Amino acid sequence: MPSSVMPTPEWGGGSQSPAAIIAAGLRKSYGDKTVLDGIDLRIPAGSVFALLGPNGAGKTTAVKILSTLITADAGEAKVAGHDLATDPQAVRAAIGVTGQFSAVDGLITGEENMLLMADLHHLSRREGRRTAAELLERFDLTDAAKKPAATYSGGMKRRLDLAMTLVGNPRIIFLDEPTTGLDPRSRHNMWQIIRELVSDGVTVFLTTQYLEEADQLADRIAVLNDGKIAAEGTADELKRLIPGGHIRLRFTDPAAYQAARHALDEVTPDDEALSLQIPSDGSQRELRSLLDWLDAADIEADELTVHTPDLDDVFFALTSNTNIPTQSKENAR
Ligand SMILES: Nc1ncnc2c1ncn2[C@@H]1O[C@H](COP(=O)(O)OP(=O)(O)OP(=O)(O)O)[C@@H](O)[C@H]1O
Repeated sequence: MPSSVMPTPEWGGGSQSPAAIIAAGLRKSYGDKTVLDGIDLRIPAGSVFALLGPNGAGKTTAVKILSTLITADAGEAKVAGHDLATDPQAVRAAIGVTGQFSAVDGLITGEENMLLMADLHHLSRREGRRTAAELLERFDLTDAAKKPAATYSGGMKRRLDLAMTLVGNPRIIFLDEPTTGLDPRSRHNMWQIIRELVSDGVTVFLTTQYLEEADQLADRIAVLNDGKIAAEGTADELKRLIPGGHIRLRFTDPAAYQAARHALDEVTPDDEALSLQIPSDGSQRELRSLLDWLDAADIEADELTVHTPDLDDVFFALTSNTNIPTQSKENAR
């Protein structure tokens, strides 16, 4: 990998906070299918970064590259200050990975899985037992510790997987879709666990298909689409990227609907639902002027709702192939 591709902000350098993960121009293809088409990342230490994308967008591929499981075709990256290409061993020692390629062995108990992990990390027998017991307790698995992991629920398996990852005390953790398939309670439970890790100073690289998860957990979010990062920013920055705020008026009286439809500029009508969508920032001033106008025209809407863009709107705008507002580098970072 040519070193000239690397952007200037280095590990610990410059005025920015140190980067836990930094990548430039990562590419990966399988046959003639390009999965990653030039990915640049800079993830400050101690933050949560979410890579958001639909099925098959390349999220797992990105995690596998950054965690040294596979190599990129081009580009370069440093993880915990170590170069992926020249020092993968040091990268491996600094990170933990959990997710779709789980390390949990279903045939042995939760405790045995933990002890195996402790062995792999060369902990003494005593230290291994202590660490395993502590982590099992922390992840609410003490009662199930002596049962085969195959009997665990989805949420318990995810917790065991994460507990096993923490045996090595990694400072950077990759969580590949940590809550896919979990019920809402287990999902919230996992979010809490992730927040606790972050408060201990761990850097989290998360992939998810769930906008709410990214919104809840991540300091910064990148939306992956067609192998490229379509947008990157805080949840608020992403929401501001797309227009989408509107007021919706719904009528039951077709005559009132038609009157309003013809009198208002810039409306998107829905003749079947008898509703009108008017672009708006949702401010009090805009609402008041619309209501005044309706009163003056003697038109009564049966329902008025204000819609401000949420991450769903952003996701759909960026990952469908219509209406893609491409984000310039200047406002992206
Ligand atoms: N070993 C492989 N050989 C061939 N194609 C692959 C291989 N691994 C992944 N792909 C393809 O690369 C694309 C991206 O896969 P990846 O698993 O990274 O997506 P993802 O965003 O993690 O999706 P999901 O949410 O479904 O896990 C998919 O089209 C997948 O079929």
